[in-house]
Amino acid sequence: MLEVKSLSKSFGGIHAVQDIDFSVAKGSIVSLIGPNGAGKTTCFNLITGFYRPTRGQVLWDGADVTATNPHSMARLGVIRTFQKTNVLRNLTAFENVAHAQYLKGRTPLWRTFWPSSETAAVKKEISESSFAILELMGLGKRLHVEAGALSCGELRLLEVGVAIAAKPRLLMLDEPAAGLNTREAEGLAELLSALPGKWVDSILLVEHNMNLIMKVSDNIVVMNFGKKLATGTPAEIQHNEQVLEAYMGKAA
Ligand SMILES: Nc1ncnc2c1ncn2[C@@H]1O[C@H](COP(=O)(O)OP(=O)(O)OP(=O)(O)O)[C@@H](O)[C@H]1O
Repeated sequence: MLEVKSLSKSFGGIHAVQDIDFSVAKGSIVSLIGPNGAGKTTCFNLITGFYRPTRGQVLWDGADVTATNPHSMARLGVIRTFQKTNVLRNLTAFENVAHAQYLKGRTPLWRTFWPSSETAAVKKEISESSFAILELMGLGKRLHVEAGALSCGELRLLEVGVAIAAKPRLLMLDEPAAGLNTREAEGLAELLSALPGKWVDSILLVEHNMNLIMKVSDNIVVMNFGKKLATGTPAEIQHNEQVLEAYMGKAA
């Protein structure tokens, strides 16, 4: 579904991403890992069109979508989250998820005053799917709580819910387990594993929580200093000497 070829980005003299190649197949979860500053978020920004690559290509269903703007990438089905929360804190959990489906329910302004049966049907559909998504996230009992009053763990789940509400084909999550305790991270791992094939086609994940990564990933791409260090299954990556060295130093 997604393929990146020789993807590279330099900021002046900083080579943040250098010649990165990897692909995400339909139905899979691929994780991008690496120490701080390895270039993972820059990769996300290149794929989703927030940055224009210095060199290289992004292919989506075989078509060249390099440097396509984020809005158009979202319309193609590539939906991402950010490291910093992007939910609307003054809206309830339900309103956040419903709001994220606005593309589906977009109608002309005059329809607000003279709603048709079609408008009512779309509204009903959005409402039902918002309930279903919040239930899936385990937030069924927190529907009417303002996002700003949710716990850190609940907020992270709501962010994933908001991204799912936009009906992604590829869901790109940037550190969804940041700030979660062990139990919450385990819950998130179970949830993510259940998404491909039902709610999304595939997931591309940037995460530092190794337990979660090893549990959910079909394939892992390891980056270090902007370059691809290794790629493989969780079992292969866990035993890769170069990877252990990058994370824990030569003594490892
Ligand atoms: N807009 C920018 N301007 C200049 N340098 C940048 C910019 N964005 C990223 N960098 C640099 O590029 C390198 C890679 O950063 P990036 O945020 O992609 O790493 P990361 O692997 O996501 O790190 P982390 O795990 O800490 O989030 C870093 O040296 C960073 O300082």
